[in-house]
Amino acid sequence: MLSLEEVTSFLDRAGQSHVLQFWSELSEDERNDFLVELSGLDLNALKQHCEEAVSAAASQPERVDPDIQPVTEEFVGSLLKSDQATLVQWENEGLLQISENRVGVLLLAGGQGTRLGVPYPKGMFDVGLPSGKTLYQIQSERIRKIQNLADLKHETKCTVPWYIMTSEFTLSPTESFFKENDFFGLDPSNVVMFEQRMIPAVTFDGKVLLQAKGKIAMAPDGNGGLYQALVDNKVLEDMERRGVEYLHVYCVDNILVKLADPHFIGFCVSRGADCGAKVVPKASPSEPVGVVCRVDGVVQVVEYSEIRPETAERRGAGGELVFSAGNICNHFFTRAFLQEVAQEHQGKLKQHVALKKVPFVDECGNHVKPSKPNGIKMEKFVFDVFPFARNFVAFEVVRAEEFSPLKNADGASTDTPTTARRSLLGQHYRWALAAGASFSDDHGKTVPTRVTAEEDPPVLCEISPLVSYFGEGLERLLRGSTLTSPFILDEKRAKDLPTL
Ligand SMILES: CC(=O)N[C@H]1[C@@H](OP(=O)(O)O)O[C@H](CO)[C@@H](O)[C@@H]1O
Repeated sequence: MLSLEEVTSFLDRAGQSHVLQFWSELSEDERNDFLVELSGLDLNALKQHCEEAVSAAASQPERVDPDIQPVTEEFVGSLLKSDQATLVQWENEGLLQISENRVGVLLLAGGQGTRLGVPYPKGMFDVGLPSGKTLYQIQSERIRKIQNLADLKHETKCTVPWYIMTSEFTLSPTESFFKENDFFGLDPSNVVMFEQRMIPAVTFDGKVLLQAKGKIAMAPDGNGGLYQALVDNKVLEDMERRGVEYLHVYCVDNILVKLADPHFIGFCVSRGADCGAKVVPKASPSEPVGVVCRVDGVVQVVEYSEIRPETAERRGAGGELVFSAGNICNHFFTRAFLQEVAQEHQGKLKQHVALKKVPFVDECGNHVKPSKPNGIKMEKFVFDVFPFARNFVAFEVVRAEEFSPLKNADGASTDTPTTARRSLLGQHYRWALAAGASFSDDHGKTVPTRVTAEEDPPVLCEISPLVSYFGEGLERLLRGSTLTSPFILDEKRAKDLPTL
């Protein structure tokens, strides 16, 4: 830990001496905590960080899209447009790689969930399913099931290690939650949690904001902080030790995420890709998703906050959106590619600017909750490594099956707990129907089938991921059966059902 004198001198040189302005008012403990926090900062880089934040924010308003083009067909594989034989081939390839312990999953879970408005990590959110499962539990069970499917096919006992990137905000609640829940049946040694870095929020005139008299306002360095965090925490070494060659990276909020999806892995591996991204056709020009496109000939994602509305609204001859390849934050990377990024490109990642309302302590010591943005937060984006790929591929998937993110609190029009719950239960209802089941009401009358994305399904049907990963294996359990709502198919119930 640095001494007060050392910190004072660094801060002076960085033009940030106000940081210690309330020092005399702090208790012994607060002083100690503050010195620990300040010693953990890269004080040499602080000046540069503050200056860069100011100049990046100043050049913000002028949004000029450079030469931006849609991705061309040769980069894209599609679940919908491919024939059955190809799908089976990809699935087999994916399951083979999983069975040989060559596949890991990595969760981006460092965010604060500000839009959702909960004070705990998003993964701990319960969207109100009949089972009460949280996002973390659903994801854990999908990992267990995909291991199991690969094992059954190849007579193995494989492991899909789960790397979870957290931040100062989410690490300890996430750790406790997993411990309290016995890691949802996973082996704790295969769940590797690590922390991304935090960086200070800065005012428009380049001063570090204080969150309290003895605490700097810090924010995670964006999901692109992943690459620094992989280095800091020796995650690539862990992957190497386990023989993991392929990584499926995803963000925490998508209730339909298919972890270690064998189709996606199989597609990327058979195309010899080093980097890949799942996409869905954008629902509307203003949908808050990034678009996979080419800028100056190079594949990358342009984020929704950075694309010009006129560009987002451009349509082709048939009325279709020109920039329609919506990024669902499901990425594929080879370990070799990540190694290269970590060694050669990591420091070059672009810094994106977000202007945020950051609660702070003003120079008179008052706590202020600003009503308009007062702070600059700098973030890196996980997809900004795509331009470094030698062989990038996009993989188009079906929205209703794979993308329903939880971003906002109920009351908003999209991406809420209600829409997430509806998407999952709608999917399970469709799976039950496709397996040959029907539903009757309390009077024995058949409930008419109704499948729409806009409304709740007419019955409650929830299928545990431990019973089915993507609808497989249900026919022998449900064909010809008449079910009543709520129908909750967990492992125990599946065992008790007569198989056909
Ligand atoms: C930096 C980053 O990864 N942004 C992603 C991510 O957005 P957030 O709004 O940051 O959650 O998830 C979106 C999909 O839910 C995706 O479209 C977007 O590009």
